[in-house]
Amino acid sequence: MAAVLRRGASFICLGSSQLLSGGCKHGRTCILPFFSSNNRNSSSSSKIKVDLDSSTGIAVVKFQNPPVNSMSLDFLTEFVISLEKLELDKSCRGVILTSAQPKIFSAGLDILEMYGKSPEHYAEFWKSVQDIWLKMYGYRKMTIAAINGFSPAGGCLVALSCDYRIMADNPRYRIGLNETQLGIVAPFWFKDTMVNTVGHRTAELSLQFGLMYSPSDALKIGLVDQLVPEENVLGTATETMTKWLAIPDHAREISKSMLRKPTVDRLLASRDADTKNFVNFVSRDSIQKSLGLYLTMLKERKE
Ligand SMILES: CCCCC/C=C/C(=O)SCCNC(=O)CCNC(=O)[C@H](O)C(C)(C)COP(=O)(O)OP(=O)(O)OC[C@H]1O[C@@H](n2cnc3c(N)ncnc32)[C@H](O)[C@@H]1OP(=O)(O)O
Repeated sequence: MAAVLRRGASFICLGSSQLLSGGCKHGRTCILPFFSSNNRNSSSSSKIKVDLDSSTGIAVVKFQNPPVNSMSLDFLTEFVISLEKLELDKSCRGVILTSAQPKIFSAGLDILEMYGKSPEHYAEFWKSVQDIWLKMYGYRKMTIAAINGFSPAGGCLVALSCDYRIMADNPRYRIGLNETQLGIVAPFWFKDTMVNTVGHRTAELSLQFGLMYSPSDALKIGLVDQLVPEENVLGTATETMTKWLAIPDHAREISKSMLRKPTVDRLLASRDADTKNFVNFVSRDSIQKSLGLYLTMLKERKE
């Protein structure tokens, strides 16, 4: 898997497992054109839109994978490349993640990537899920999730991996790690991220029941930090980011690393075993059956 990024006349070619080493494999490609005007740089791949204002140092990364921003392999690849590029860009100091889709931040991992595919495919997909979490949880720059809609499972994980979470105060929305409701199990690093945010006891209840919280309940347990009217989510995220950016970058970055590195290191020490575990688990007939039933339920709900 590879992606080609274009900035002005220069091209960068990245493979998902080689994002940090800068190596290049050939295969599937996606092009991220860069447009510049005044202090703004915009780039858009098919599923991720990036808008960087170099006068403020704030980048807005928008998910645009209709209908529900499910995190497919292609989505995750484009997402991690966009974050990698912003992390290397000295004019960027903070990143806001939000959705271009109305009412949905992200429906989580694309279930179709875990259903009816080969073990090799499951392994490739899972490595890309690990890649995005490792990139986000250990991200050097400040990150804010501007949660403007539903955010189950993988969508919740992405929000949890940010430094601060602002959610639209719409009582219809839900956020949480609902994996058990699909008959699957959130891996230890999803669990660690949740425990680090809401504490052990709340995580016990939350993960076992696969609880999905309303915005007000999510605020009560500390799953999100702030609720604002829907139309103010991005504006408040930008104002909040500006306040955080008053802190010297190196001091904030070292403090973040001190708190998060042990959690990141746990996955780094067992990536291959974690991948094997996922492939074995998801390949089981009983798990495939659960996922198949869940997909059918999603479809039938509409009828
Ligand atoms: C084994 C190790 C575990 C790994 C950890 C797993 C993490 C995960 O993230 S698993 C995914 C969990 N996600 C969910 O449970 C969300 C399921 N989706 C929904 O609840 C809803 O779709 C919604 C609330 C996000 C949006 O509702 P609505 O606006 O009514 O849209 P629809 O339900 O009609 O969905 C439209 C379309 O999209 C398909 N779809 C929805 N979610 C997913 C998904 N996560 N993956 C793949 N496809 C998804 C849905 O089936 C519809 O498809 P069509 O019928 O073909 O239009």
